[in-house]
Amino acid sequence: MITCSAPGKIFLFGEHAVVYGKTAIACAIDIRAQVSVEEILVPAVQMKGPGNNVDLNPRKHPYIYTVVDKFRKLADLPDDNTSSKSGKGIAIDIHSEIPVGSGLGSSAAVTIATIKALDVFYGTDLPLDEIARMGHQVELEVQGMASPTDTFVSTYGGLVRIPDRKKLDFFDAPIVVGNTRKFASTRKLVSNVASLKERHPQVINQIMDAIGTISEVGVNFVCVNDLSTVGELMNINQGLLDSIGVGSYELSELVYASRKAGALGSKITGAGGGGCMIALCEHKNLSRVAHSIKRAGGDAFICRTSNAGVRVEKDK
Ligand SMILES: Nc1ncnc2c1ncn2[C@@H]1O[C@H](COP(=O)(O)OP(=O)(O)OP(=O)(O)O)[C@@H](O)[C@H]1O
Ligand SMILES: C[C@@](O)(CCO)CC(=O)[O-]
Ligand SMILES: [Mg+2]
Repeated sequence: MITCSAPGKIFLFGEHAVVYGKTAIACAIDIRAQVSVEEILVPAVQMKGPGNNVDLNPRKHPYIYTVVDKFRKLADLPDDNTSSKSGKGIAIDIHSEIPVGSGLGSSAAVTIATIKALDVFYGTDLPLDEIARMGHQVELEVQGMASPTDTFVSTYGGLVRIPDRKKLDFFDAPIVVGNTRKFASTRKLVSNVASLKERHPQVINQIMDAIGTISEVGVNFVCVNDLSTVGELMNINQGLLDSIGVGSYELSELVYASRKAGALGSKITGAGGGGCMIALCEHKNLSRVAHSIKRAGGDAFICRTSNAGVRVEKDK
């Protein structure tokens, strides 16, 4: 069995605007998705999840099945359910610590971990930039629109700038994640923003430019670890995310509760509409901020930024 894992991510600045080529700064975090692949005798691709509930419905696993199709083509296999030339199949088992549909890059982490696991399984030996490129292609095909951010961060780990895909010096930041527990599909939110932009191009283009500028200015303060200025810019970014319709009542409650408890800055992370917000904190405030988020009705956990990208956990 081959097991690979890949990290989730947070956006310090720039989600949504990055879909239109503006600058964004994102960082991997220390929660991961783990994907195992093994050969089975039945000529099929089987999904197993927690509890080993075999779920064969491809529509429930669009990211995984798109990856499997790409490897079928790479390994020159027939276009049926077999996944090896000997006519055998594969079982894919996913265990993820990343809340789904929550802005923490669960889709990208599952996609990248699956690509790496199948890369080892088929012996294709893809370099990291090819894994990131394939992951981005998969998100594009499933979501319709997608920036390379989540898949790039999940592949390489650490702090990255998009669109130039530059890995920056590691940023060790104390972060509290607040989860509204409301699933929000990235595909749907990105498409809502696209419609808003079509209806009001002059207004929304300027907001996208302003978000990109926040990332460009913000990266200088990230690099010198000036957390209070980073927090201030995160708050401005949050206002602009609200203005493009990706906020929600619950997200705002968690954002304001965390600021009241002393967070240096707080904002939505990822697509918004539900899912998670992040609060940048001083170490001394971490548990106070986490408690305030819980009192405001959210789940809260303290996470660390992480420099670890995709990796093989087990290959035997
Ligand atoms: N553990 C998992 N098992 C199977 N599929 C998963 C898992 N985690 C995520 N996915 C897939 O990813 C989809 C959610 O991805 P989506 O892009 O909407 O949200 P996200 O990646 O959590 O947030 P964001 O893109 O804003 O960071 C799920 O509907 C499912 O298809
Ligand atoms: C909303 C978005 O900017 C971030 C999702 O994590 C979409 C993307 O970059 O593909
Ligand atoms: Mg996603």
